[in-house]
Formats: sequence, structure tokens, C-alpha cells
Amino acid sequence: MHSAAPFDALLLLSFGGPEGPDDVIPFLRNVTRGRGVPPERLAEAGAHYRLFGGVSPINGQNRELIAAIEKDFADAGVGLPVYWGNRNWQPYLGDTLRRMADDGVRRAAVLVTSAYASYSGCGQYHENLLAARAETGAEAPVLDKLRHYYNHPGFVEPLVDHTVAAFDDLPAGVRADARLVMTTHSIPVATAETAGPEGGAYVAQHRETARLVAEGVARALGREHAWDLVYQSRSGPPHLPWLEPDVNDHLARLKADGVPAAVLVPIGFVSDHMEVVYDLDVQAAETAATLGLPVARAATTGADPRFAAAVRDLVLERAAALRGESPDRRVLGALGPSHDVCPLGCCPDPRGRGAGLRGAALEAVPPLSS
Ligand SMILES: CC1=C(CCC(=O)O)c2cc3nc(cc4[nH]c(cc5[nH]c(cc1n2)c(C)c5CCC(=O)O)c(CCC(=O)O)c4C)C(CCC(=O)O)=C3C
Ligand SMILES: [Fe+2]
Repeated sequence: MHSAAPFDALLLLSFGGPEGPDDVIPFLRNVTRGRGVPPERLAEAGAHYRLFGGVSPINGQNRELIAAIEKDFADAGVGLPVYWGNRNWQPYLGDTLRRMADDGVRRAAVLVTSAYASYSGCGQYHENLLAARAETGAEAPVLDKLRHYYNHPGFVEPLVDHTVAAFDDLPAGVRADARLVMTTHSIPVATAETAGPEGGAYVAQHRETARLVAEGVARALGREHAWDLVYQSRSGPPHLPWLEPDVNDHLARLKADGVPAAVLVPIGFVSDHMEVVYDLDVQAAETAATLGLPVARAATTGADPRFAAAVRDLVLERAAALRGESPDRRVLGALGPSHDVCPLGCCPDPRGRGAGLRGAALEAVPPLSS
């Protein structure tokens, strides 16, 4: 039996996605409210969802992850219930927090389905948590968002195995010289510059995960593969600079440079959701086919039991820290374990919206801890 005190629940906080054709437009309105996404891009995104019957894979994948965590908790004797709330679709975070309060939950660890520091993957989730607590009122549980897990072995090791497996999908003759193309969501350069306590954390953390995955692959295959970090799924007004190169442009460059094949590794995402199954498996695959460049795509970490165990690890580690102990913090590579509590001003909204709310609320309610 492991003590998870002072936690009496885990909350999985995710993005959310439509579950049928009628959900697509309302979902996209939720995602882009006040975010300056041009209408063309919105129509395009809607078309991607419609290609999959209006159903995003993300909700099913979160249900699988919750089942894996529940099994892991049960096997390890960790008696915490797991709740689930989303930013942009049902089950909405506000409703879940209300239910947690009604169930008598006093303090919950929060796992977001985003491994890296950025406004979209960290700061905005903090804002969502603050807003949901305010909406719930005095009975709202105290919420402690768990540290970034991009360099946790339970996140990285499944990525290594999935990358090794993807080589089998390439023609045998080109495998040894295939390039590893590590991909993540593009974000505005200005947002990347302010990510994390000192800025630049989004790119620095991705480079670290990319390096760790490439190292693991080299160990498994007994040969080195060169790698690049590239970006996908860009949106927003075209005059603003976003992180580059785009994965499609990068594949063209590899072809021009005489690289015979590529393995796409979506290190930026936790599950094979729409940005993976459309932007890579449809769009980038089409680019590669036009170029005559063989590509394979590695699966994300998803509901791998090692990731579920990592979640338990992070919960127990944080619980111990809150009890004043000095827990062992499992981590790979050179950057060390991420901070427990995001300092003020970490991962701010690039558009400056909510900055007042965020700053003021964070001061009034110290970083989501009592
Ligand atoms: C860094 C990052 C992650 C990774 C971290 C994480 O995983 O959280 C992520 C994840 C996701 N993004 C998703 C979907 C969308 N993101 C959009 C728009 C945007 N994303 C951005 C960034 C990120 N997004 C940004 C800077 C914008 C521009 C508007 C804004 O500044 O907010 C739009 C609007 C239309 C479009 O532009 O495509 C949609 C539909 C889904 C759900 C997929 C599914 O349904 O399976 C997921 C998991
Ligand atoms: Fe996104």
C-alpha cells in the first residue's frame, strides 16, 4: 500500500474532441474562441474531422489511458479514484470539478495530456483550472498539476519501442539510412520564447526528448540514425512567425538531400489523436508519396502500461513532496526533473488575454495549492 496522502483523487485534464458530426463546429468554436484563428483554417480543420465521421480519436484514447491508470493503481494498491475533464468538450472540466466536490474530494493531483511547457500545453490549462475552481466555489478541491513528464522514462521508453517497430514498415533496403523526423505542434515563435520559467523551454524540452529517443533507438538497433526536430499543424494568421521547418517542407528537403527514407516520430503528442492521424498519416504521408520518399510513422506513447506507471510515480512523488519528504524523482537525460509548481509568469498567453486574471488569481490563490 502506497500513501498518496494528501491526495484523494487524480484528475486527468485534456483537450477534448468531437464525438460526432454535429459536435465539430461547436467544438471548433470552443477551441478558437478569442484565439485569432482565420476562418479558412477553421473550415480546413472541420473538414479533417469530417473525414473521420466527425469523431476525434482523442476521447477514446483518454478513456483507454484512464483504464490503464486505474489498473495500475489497483495493482499497486493506490486507492485513488480517477476523474476526467476537458478544456474544449464534454466531459467539461467545470462539470467534473463540481462532481469531485460533491463526491467529497478535497485535494487532487492533475495530469494534463501534454508533456511539455507552452501556453497551450501548460499555462492555458492552469487558467482552465483556476476558472473551474472559481466556478465551483468554496468546496472546490485543491488542485496540484503534476510536473512535466517529457523526460520521464515512462513517457520516453514507449516512444523508443514504437520507433524501433516503425522501421519494420519501411522497405528493408532503406532502413539503415532512414532519418528520424521528430515532430511536434508548431506554435508562434513569440510563445516558444516565453515557454517555461526562463523562456525557450518548449523547444529545449523537445530537443531533449528527441535526443533521448534517438539514443534509445541507436541502443536497440545497434546503429545511429540522424534526427531532426520539425513542426506540424500550424494555424494562426500567416504574417506571424511560427516554429519551422514544417514537416512537409522538411520531407522535401530530405528527398532533395538524397535521404532514402524517414521515420516520423510524433514526440510532441501523448496519443494518436487528430493532429497525428490527419496531419501525419494523411497529409505528410501524401507529401511523402508525391516525393517518392518511403516513410513510416511511430505510434505515440498512448496508454502504454509504462506511462500509466509513470503517472502513479508522479502522483506519489508529488504527494511525498507535499508531506515534506524528499522523494526520488525519476528522470532521463540532462535537464533534470521539472519544477512542481509553475512560477508566476511561466508560459503566459501570447495574446496577453487573461494575463490579468492569471496573475491576479495566481497571487490570490497561490499556484493551485493551499
Ligand atoms: C502545443 C499544442 C498542442 C500540443 C500539446 C497538447 O496536446 O495539448 C496542441 C494539441 C491539440 N490541438 C488540438 C486541436 C486543435 N488545435 C488548434 C489550434 C491550436 N493549437 C495550438 C497548439 C497546440 N495544440 C495552437 C497554438 C493553436 C492556434 C490557436 C491557439 O492559439 O489556441 C485547433 C484550431 C484549428 C487549427 O488551427 O487546427 C484545433 C482543432 C487537439 C485535439 C486533436 C483531436 O481532436 O484529436 C490537440 C490534442
Ligand atoms: Fe492544437
